[in-house]
Amino acid sequence: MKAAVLVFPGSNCDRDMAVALRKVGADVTMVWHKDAEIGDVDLVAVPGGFSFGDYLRCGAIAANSPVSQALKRHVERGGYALGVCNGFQVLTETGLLPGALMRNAALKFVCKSTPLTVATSDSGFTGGYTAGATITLPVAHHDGNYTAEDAVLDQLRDQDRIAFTYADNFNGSRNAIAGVLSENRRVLGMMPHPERAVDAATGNTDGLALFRGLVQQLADA
Ligand SMILES: NC(=O)CC[C@H](N)C(=O)O
Repeated sequence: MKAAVLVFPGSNCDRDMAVALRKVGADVTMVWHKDAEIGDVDLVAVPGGFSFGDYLRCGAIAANSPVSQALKRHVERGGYALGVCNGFQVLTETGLLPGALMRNAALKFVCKSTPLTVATSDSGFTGGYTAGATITLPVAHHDGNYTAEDAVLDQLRDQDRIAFTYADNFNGSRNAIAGVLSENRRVLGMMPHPERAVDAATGNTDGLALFRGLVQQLADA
C-alpha cells in the first residue's frame, strides 16, 4: 500500500500515523500542505493535531490549503482517505464528508481512552473488525461533537455509513457518532485515534485491525 500523510502547521499526529502505516507495511510519504500534488497513492491520511492553531474553526483553514485540492482530486478518482480527529474535521470542512464537529457538550478538552462500538464492518477500514464489537481507542479533542441535519443522519444510517459509535457518548455527538464513511465507503473520518493504538508497548492494539484491514482490502482489490 502506498500512503501519503498530509502535514499542516500544527499537525501533531502525523508521525504517529506514519508509524502505524509503516507497521502494516505501507510505503509512506509525508506531504507538506503547500504541495499542490500528492502523487499516486492508495491512501491519503489526514492526521490529528491543531492545524493552523484551530483558528476560525478546527480544520477550516487546512481545508483551504493547496494540498486539500489534491486530496479532493484523489477522492474523486476513487482513492482512499482516512481523517483522524483534526483530520476528520478537515474532511468535513472540505465537504468530503457530511456533518460538522462542534465543541464538546461539556465545553472541555477530553483526553482519555474510550469504548466504541464498531457499527459496520462493511468498508476497507472496518473490515478487520466484527460489526457490533466493542473496541477501545484514545480520544483527545475539544471539538468532537458530531452534528448533521436529520436527513443526513437518516441517510448515514440507511446507507450503513456510520463506522463507529461511542459506547459512552461523552462529547454529545448526535446518535453517538464517532466516525462516518463517504457514500463510496472509501473515505473515513473518525475522532478517536487508531494510530495511537497499534503497539502493545503503549498498552492498546485495538487500532491495528483498521490499518491491517485496509492493506488486506487493497491486496484483494
Ligand atoms: N487531536 C486532535 O486532532 C484534536 C483536534 C482539534 N484540535 C480539537 O481539539 O478538537
